[in-house]
Amino acid sequence: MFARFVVPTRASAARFAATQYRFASTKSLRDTLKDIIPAKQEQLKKLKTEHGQTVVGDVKVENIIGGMRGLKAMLWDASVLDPIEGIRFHGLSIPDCQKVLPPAPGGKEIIPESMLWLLLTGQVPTSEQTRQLSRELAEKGDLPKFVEQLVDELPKTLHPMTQLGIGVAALNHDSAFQAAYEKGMKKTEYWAPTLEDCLNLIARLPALAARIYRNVYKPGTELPAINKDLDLVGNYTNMLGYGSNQNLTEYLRLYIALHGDHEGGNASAHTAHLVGSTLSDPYLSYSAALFALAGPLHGLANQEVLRWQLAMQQELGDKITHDDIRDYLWKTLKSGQVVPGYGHGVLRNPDPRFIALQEFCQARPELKESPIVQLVNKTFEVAPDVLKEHGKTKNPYPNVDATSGCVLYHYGLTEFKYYTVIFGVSRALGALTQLVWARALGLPIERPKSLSLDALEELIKNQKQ
Ligand SMILES: CC(=O)SCCNC(=O)CCNC(=O)[C@H](O)C(C)(C)COP(=O)(O)OP(=O)(O)OC[C@H]1O[C@@H](n2cnc3c(N)ncnc32)[C@H](O)[C@@H]1OP(=O)(O)O
Ligand SMILES: O=C([O-])CC(=O)C(=O)O
Repeated sequence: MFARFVVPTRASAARFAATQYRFASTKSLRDTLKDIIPAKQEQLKKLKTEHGQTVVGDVKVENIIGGMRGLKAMLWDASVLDPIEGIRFHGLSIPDCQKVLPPAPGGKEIIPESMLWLLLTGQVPTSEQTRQLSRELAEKGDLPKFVEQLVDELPKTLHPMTQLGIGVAALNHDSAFQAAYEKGMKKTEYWAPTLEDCLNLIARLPALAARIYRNVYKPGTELPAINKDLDLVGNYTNMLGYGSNQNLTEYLRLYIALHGDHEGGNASAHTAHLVGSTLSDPYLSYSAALFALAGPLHGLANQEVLRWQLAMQQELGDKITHDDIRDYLWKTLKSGQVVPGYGHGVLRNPDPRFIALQEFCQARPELKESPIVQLVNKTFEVAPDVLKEHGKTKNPYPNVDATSGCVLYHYGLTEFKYYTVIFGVSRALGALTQLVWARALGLPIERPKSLSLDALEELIKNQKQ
């Protein structure tokens, strides 16, 4: 029902044809990376020497004062966002990934491990390689005692995202990168300890995130131990206390895989990249990224969507009509607030992640009938026209945050202030992948030039002369 919005082009089909056979060998993740890094280094060197002076765009005043929107100014290898088609991970669209990336044993959905392998290497892993990665992450997943104690001491009233950022920063106590740097490691060696830190962090995020959930919302309940035979999300859902719900587990696998990367310019990924470019270690870099994700115009919007939809439900009752929703949307807009879950800095079509998560709902009778899922859907049927009439937003369509929370809510995970933490478990996949590659490629410290208002006026005056 949503397919009409996605316009696959001939170029994109060709890209898939070219990439779909790039399956991984039987090598380990580290050996695969060792094999492919020299070719990428060569590609970068060639670009720098042969095309260093090639112009690929203009910088307009509107870019400088408009949040750098549209400016091509960052290298990010794992994914590229097309305004109409949405995200592609190394050339693979979401439906492509759903076809080729291995699921968990007994499951059907993409899992973060297979997405992580794809993001890091550009190759589709085998089931065996995915299992090995799951096992490695499970073996590394326990938190150091002092981090458990630190998180347990935080006030329960502190927002879960603040707690997550604090916990992730504290994990840098054991940073392999930092330790090797202090010993005088060479620049060419940076990527290897960065990778170890990134894998350790991804492994530990579920235990940290679940501990925060238990402390804040289920105090006094016991966290189960990590099961070495389970995948990352299987363990995460267990630790959250929802392990018996296979539908929720499958949903979280898909959710966390799909939210993993959204090219480099989004606020959280960009923050990790910026902080990492100073050679701050992956824990500190990702902690900073989480605080960008915690803003209501970015990741926190998924919390805001639930708050907004529930307030709508409370005000309008159970039998909400399209007209009721239309009026409620206008009320929100006229009061000067944004409609959470709608609009985007790049996308100009419904977000294919929104479509994939909605399709998950439409394929399951209990979700299809769920009042909150139906309300999200009904809002989608009305909101684009209202936003078009309102005339401000460049993209009147839903982004992923418009729908990601309603399934959690339906399955009983109703504490929506926690929802961005789940996003935070996910975004590590892409942000940390790029940190590994930034170090492998020897990318420099990020330092764009800024201008004062007066300097900008001066520049414009000089251009006109
Ligand atoms: C995972 C993610 O991060 S996806 C994004 C999640 N965020 C949200 O859903 C929050 C609601 N959406 C928004 O605030 C915006 O659409 C953003 C932040 C996502 C993108 O911002 P921009 O690229 O600046 O959007 P755009 O260029 O369309 O903005 C133009 C105007 O439309 C407004 N606008 C954009 N989206 C909306 C919206 N959903 N509701 C009302 N007004 C909106 C902007 O506030 C801006 O108004 P202004 O001229 O008074 O400043
Ligand atoms: O791309 C963006 O700016 C925001 C977004 O959807 C994401 O980070 O997932």
